[in-house]
Amino acid sequence: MEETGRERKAAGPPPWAPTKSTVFRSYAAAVVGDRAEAPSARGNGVAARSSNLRAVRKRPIVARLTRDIVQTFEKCNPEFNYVDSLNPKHFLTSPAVPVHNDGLDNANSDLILYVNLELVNKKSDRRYIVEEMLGQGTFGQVAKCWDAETNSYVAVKVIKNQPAFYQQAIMEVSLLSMLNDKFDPDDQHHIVRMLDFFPWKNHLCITFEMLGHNLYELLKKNNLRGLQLQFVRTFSRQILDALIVMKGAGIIHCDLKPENILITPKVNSAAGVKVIDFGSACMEGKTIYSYIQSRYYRSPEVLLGYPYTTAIDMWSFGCIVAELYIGLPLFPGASEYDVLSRMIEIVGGQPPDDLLREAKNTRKFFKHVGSIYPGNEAHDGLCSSYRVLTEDEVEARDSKKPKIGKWYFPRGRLDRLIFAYPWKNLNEGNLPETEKEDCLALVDFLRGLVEFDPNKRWSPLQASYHPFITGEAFTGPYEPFRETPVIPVGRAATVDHNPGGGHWLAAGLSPQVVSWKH
Ligand SMILES: Nc1ncnc2c1ncn2[C@@H]1O[C@H](COP(=O)(O)OP(=O)(O)OP(=O)(O)O)[C@@H](O)[C@H]1O
Repeated sequence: MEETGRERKAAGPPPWAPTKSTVFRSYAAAVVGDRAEAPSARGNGVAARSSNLRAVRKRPIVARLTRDIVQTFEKCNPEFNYVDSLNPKHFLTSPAVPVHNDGLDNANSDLILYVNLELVNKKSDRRYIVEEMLGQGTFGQVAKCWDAETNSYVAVKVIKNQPAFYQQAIMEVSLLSMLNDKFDPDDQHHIVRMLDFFPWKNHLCITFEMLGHNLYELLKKNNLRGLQLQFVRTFSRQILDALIVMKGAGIIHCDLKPENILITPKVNSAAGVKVIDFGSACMEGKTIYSYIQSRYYRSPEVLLGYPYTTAIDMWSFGCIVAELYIGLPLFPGASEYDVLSRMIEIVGGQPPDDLLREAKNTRKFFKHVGSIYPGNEAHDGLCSSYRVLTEDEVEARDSKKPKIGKWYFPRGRLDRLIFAYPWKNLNEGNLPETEKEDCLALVDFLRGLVEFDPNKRWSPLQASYHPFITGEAFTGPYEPFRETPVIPVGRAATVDHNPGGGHWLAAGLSPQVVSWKH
């Protein structure tokens, strides 16, 4: 399947498959920041009366000068008649042209958000006052809101007003409440906390704790030059912790990427991250969609159309760790063919023959060349019956050239890439001993993550004992312990019958109800 270009965006089943608004530009543009990033609009200072409290807290002078201003105007001019709804609105949603839902939604079925709009959980009467846009994504919009009850900021995800998005968001609510409540009740495992969810004007709203920048934004701030190894290690350790819990719960995230890992506010000046966006997640063994994961972070088995497990998140995790270190995506392919070709060139080898024999899309990328193909050193150095198609062969078959992106770092294998970083010291002889050991450990760590064979790819628990993570001296290639398969504890409560332990039923939502009438 040739894509229209959702490089860094999760693939998803219709109807959240690529749309015009999510069509991406070239990777070069992506690298310099021209990605489908949500506009970050700030409030324009038009303080409605309902937000006086916040104004006093944040802008004391403005608040004092405008205090009782309506009454003052009324005294000056008896004809003056203040009407709240006539206030100029500072729109955050783009486009802000009313089309659907009695003029509340735009043409994309997004609720038109503006500064000081109130989102209300009618059951609890809890109010969230919209302040600025944090992100506009496939499923809807995420706004920074003021929670008047707790006097704190929260992030509210306002899901698009369409049945399929609603259904998938219900899954996000269900899986995340299961993770939060059953698997991480004390908030120790680097998974975002969901605080509330409720219907508002035919939109499902999900409230999360307010977090900071995402890791892609952090890399951009650092001019895409990568992070210091100590941060790569700390963040990797924390993401692994989240992945261990997710695997224990039998949950596949399906869209792990730097944009979905957010920095937490500093506790005791320690850097921390949390995994967000369970909007594409599913239960292991209950996978429905084949078009998942963002292209740069898409695992070989998903590309090839092979049954997938939590191991796909470990592939994405490997891509993220490498990107944190080198500052650039490891496999920034302009098409699926390009991604696979880069995998083969950078990792070395190719997916094992038994996977290729059974995968649905093998013929899109490989040619069957018989039982022995001399010189085709494939997986584990064995000869393969499959050879990857050349660009010319793909062009001859599809009558168009496959899209091939630019290389932003020297071509070569993973070890060369890591050792050559920042591509000045072109051999490991130039590196000081300690750095050399760190790099060796990192390369060995990545080797177990970007492993073509999902059965051999390390599990999060296995990876968590690697010296790169533990900080122990690296003495040679890591051999993970044999992991005995465990039946995830959370499996008993299947998503079909009672996802999330019935939380949403309490909130008046159900998987069958796809819209609300107020
Ligand atoms: N808890 C949060 N705190 C701060 N910012 C957040 C939070 N949750 C989400 N965001 C911001 O909103 C963006 C979109 O959020 P999210 O990924 O959950 O939505 P989405 O519709 O699934 O997006 P996408 O289509 O990109 O996957 C994030 O990249 C992040 O910048």
